[in-house]
Amino acid sequence: MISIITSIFIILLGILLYLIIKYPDRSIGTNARPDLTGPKGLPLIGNLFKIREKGLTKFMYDVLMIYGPIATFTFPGLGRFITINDPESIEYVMKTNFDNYIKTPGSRIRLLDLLGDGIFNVNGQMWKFQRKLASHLFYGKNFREIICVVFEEETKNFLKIMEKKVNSGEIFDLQELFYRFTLNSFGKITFGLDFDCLTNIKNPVKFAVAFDLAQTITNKRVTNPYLWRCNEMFTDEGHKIREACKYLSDFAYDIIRKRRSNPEYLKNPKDILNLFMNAEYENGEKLTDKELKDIIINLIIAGRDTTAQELAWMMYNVMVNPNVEGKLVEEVNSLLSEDNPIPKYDDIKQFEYTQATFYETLRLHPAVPISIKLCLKDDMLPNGTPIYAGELVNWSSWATGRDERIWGENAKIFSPERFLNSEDGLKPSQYKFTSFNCGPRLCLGQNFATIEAMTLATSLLRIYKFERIPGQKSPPDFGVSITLPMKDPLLVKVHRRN
Ligand code: HEM
Repeated sequence: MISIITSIFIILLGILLYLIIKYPDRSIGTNARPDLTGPKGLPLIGNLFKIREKGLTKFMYDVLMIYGPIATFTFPGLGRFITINDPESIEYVMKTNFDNYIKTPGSRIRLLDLLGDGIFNVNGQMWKFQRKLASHLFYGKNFREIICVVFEEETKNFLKIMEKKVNSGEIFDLQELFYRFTLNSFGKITFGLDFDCLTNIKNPVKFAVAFDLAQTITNKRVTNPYLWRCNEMFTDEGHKIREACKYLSDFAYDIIRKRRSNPEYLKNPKDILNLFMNAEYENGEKLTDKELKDIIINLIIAGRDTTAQELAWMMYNVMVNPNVEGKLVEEVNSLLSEDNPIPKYDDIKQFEYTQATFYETLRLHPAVPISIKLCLKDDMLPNGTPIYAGELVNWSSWATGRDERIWGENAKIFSPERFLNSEDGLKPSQYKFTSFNCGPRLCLGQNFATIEAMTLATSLLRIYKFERIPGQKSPPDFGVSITLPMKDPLLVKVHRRN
């Protein structure tokens, strides 16, 4: 007689066999798409192993190179992805039929502890409100005055550190100093606070420690989309992320409450928090403390790591491309001097080669390497490819930046000239140059980040030459993260230029 256990085992085996036959090359729950090409997956788990082995960014690059811009693959728990690695499809999804493609609810939950209902993590009406309010503030005169004063102060502090490093001759991590620069700038610009990141470079900054911890664990959630809950339940990471997010929230709430109790303070637009506290929705309502806290934390996330990482990639590219360095130095020497060592807002536009170098860095090392959107209703791309409700469309700026079909034969070469010699110049199409996103959700900080990076880079390059310590990987690997940090420190020595 067959025992109950054996019967259960046979039934489970039957179910498994049925599922393997139903999903022979794709992850469980996904529909077949025989009309599309793409890397063949394994039964039930689709392309899980390859994506885990290579990382999604490099996996997407391989898919683009082998199968072309429109292809498909599956990932268990997330579903079917349709890649749209061409400007026409990206424009369609990000602009033409914008309302049909939203940020995925799953990713919203994973980011909720850190981002709350801030602009990055919301769709629909909530996003529209915040976007309208923020964009109006981001381009105002007040904003420009606030940021430029801070960039100048922080650049001065950075130059002082460089002077010490020249004298000591020590080897240091340039990327880590750029994180300190952008965080300190952000602390001042958003809260009017000096975190002392650049005046006390040996000391850890409590806000930065909590912030890094919350971001590291959030990254793990993103890269481990279904087991993160278990991980946080059985390790101390759940507790750690809650504590870190609470610290950040309390920090922001404390400042907001102090300001509310001192209305005089709000009369002067000294920082971004002030601008938001004074701002009103169309119906005349002001933002609540929770809304203010979420906006501020989102802005710090948006602006700190991205710009610091781009500065690190830019300096790496300058160090390994002496011809680019030569042209940059020529440009900064023609526009800056000992009496005028740091560019002002209105002068920045004149540094065309520097801006082209920054954009070329963004093209090959985009701080947000991958974008994913969920399709709400059945739809069709301009080239006739159907997209069904529930499927995910995604593209990778890292992959398209290296695609010869888009950027020409020298796509993989670092060449700032491409932005100066082309018709579009320093205003490339958003759907081709996607590093700042595109369409109605175009990055609000594009101008901010460009000015910040150029202020520091031009001031540094006029006086100092960086030497990359031999023995480091070239190009450096990037770390697994929502953004694109260099995986290892960027070890350099700094010298005074003759
Ligand atoms: C080089 C630096 C930067 C890069 C490469 C960059 C890139 C991006 C990208 C790709 C997005 C879209 C993200 C998504 O929705 O998935 C984005 C959105 C955004 N960025 Fe940036 N960013 C940079 C710096 C900044 C800075 C400095 C700020 C603020 C001061 C900022 C503010 C924002 C905001 C508010 C959004 C949300 C826009 C929306 O959803 O409507 N960014 N950025």
